[in-house]
Amino acid sequence: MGKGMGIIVSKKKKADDTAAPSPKDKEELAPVPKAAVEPAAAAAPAPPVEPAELAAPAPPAEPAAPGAAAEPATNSIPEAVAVKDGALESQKMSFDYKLQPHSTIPAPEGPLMVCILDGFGENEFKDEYNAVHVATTPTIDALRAVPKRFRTIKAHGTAVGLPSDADMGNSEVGHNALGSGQVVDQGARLVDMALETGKMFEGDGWKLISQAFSKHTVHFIGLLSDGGVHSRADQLFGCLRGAAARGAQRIRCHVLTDGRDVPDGSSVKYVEELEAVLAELREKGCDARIASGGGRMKVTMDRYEADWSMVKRGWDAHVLGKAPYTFTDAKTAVTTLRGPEDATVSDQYLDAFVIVDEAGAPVGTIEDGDAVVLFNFRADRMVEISKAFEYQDFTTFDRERYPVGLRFVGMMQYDGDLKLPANYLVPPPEILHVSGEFLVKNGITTFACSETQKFGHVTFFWNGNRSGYLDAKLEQYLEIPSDKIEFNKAPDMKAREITAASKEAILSGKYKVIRVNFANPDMVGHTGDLAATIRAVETVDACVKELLETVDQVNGRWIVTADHGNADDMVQRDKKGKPMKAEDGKPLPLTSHTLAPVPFFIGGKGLPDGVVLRDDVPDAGLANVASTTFNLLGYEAPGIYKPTMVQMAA
Ligand SMILES: O=C(O)[C@H](O)COP(=O)(O)O
Ligand SMILES: [Mn+2]
Ligand SMILES: [Mn+2]
Repeated sequence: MGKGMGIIVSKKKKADDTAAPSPKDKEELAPVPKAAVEPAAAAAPAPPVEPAELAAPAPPAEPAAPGAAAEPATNSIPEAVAVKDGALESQKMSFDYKLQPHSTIPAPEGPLMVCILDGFGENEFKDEYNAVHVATTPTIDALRAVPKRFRTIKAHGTAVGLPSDADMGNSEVGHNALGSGQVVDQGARLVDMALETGKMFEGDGWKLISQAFSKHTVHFIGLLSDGGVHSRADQLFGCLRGAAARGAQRIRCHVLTDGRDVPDGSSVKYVEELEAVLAELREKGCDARIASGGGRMKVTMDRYEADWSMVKRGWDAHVLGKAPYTFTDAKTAVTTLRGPEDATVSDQYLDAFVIVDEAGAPVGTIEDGDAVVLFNFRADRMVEISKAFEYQDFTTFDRERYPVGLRFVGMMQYDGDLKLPANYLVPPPEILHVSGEFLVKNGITTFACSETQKFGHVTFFWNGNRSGYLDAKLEQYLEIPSDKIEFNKAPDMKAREITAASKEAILSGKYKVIRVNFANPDMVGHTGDLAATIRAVETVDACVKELLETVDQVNGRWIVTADHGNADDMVQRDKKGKPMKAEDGKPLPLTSHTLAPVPFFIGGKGLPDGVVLRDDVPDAGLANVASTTFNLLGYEAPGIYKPTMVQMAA
């Protein structure tokens, strides 16, 4: 399989402000006139690092090829990857994974396909801005018309472990719920609780960074918005205030502008809010400033190794103080880089910038002995930059300078298997007994496929944030390399290649479960380009048709669903739902996910007529999918999972 098709098996590899007063013994810092702090801070050189500190534990070496698989010449099943977490392992060992045959639903002759249409919601607004509604989708339309085999399910808010029902869903929490059958408190909520209870400031991660408070700089790097998908500005502010109140003398923020989980153009507002908090800290005697930044899709926040050059640009700006643009303040940086109104660069794609003093020197490079906090809680877009900070022998790009004795922490541990990073502020959610574990422990084979941008979604997130195979003898994960462009320019993305590879897997007879994610409605939806998103939805509809026909050829069954909304609303709306327009009369694009529920379809030639959706689980959400999956495979669902949505009609 795969030869000549351009597909690969993934080989995921694995200045001291001496002039500033320092009331160290006080919980609250004494107010200091702003003017007294700033000039001194800007001119201050980095403090020398004590030899004793430099002898602090060396960062670990980069492990050899962690993650999924070694790359063989053909797509043969790669070597297993050990899961090393002892605590987790012992819980699993004592857990009974044996699946029991379903009392009324027989096992299928062919495979079960679970197809995720990423970012494809069923939105109440069915107008010209709903790309799902406007697109010509004969396949999905036909599925919607089948009685008792179509419904919608919840994909946002508390149904997927987010703090409130005002939180839109996202791929991480969505795939976690789909793959684990359970709802767990997710990162956003765990960080909220750690701040509310003060536990944030008592943990080992905080203790580590606090070593830098009196003589070094504490750097905060992350996504500056209140999107709640990767980070939240209020959580950053809580950490900043917490650090200053506990004696941090010098703080630098390195901000990645959003415009993807929040409206484009909002970066200016978030920079202003952050500047207000930093001014408040300066009033209290802490030398606090923004030091560098750039757009999230251009700087630092790459994922799944799609484009390491993004991470290199981030390293250069945050650590070395090198970027194509320099400014003396962040608001000017963001407004200037966005450009004129008629040719605006999106917040997502702003070039890297560095803030400099009057003499042109960067105000906040990362130096020996400093502390660095990645303040995003979500993992996928923090793993690569974490490796650059954590691994002493990192070679993926030339770091030029690697600060010695760094105190480096993540808001969370982003990869529990790699223990990356080793130090973190808040323990991540523990997602145990995921559906993949039941499958492999019962000898059931799986093929999982997507393109790079969503590859970790159908593997890492699906498996409860675990990298690599659960059992490489029984699983095959296939990654189709994504294009490295803005996806509205190629809205078909790699859907056809994913389809071709999945069809081959379905027909091969080697796999009982086929798991596929189509990235298009989400990735193109994030560009805010309505026409391209309509095209993306139509492409996916055509691909789904091919896959369903292929499953039918082998008497299989299928589930088609989604992880959250996105393409289903492409315009910002007022409180009444009315589309909002810019001054020039053009609609204001919506680049983010939506709160919409998602469709859930079952079917297939191999599905007995009597198997229908229940009508007594009206509140079902993504976490109810896993039980349903087991039933469609002919097994009773694990008791710890949310209830199934199917039954055999009497
Ligand atoms: O990281 C992203 O691309 C967005 O913030 C969220 O999109 P996803 O949750 O669909 O990946
Ligand atoms: Mn998604
Ligand atoms: Mn998305």
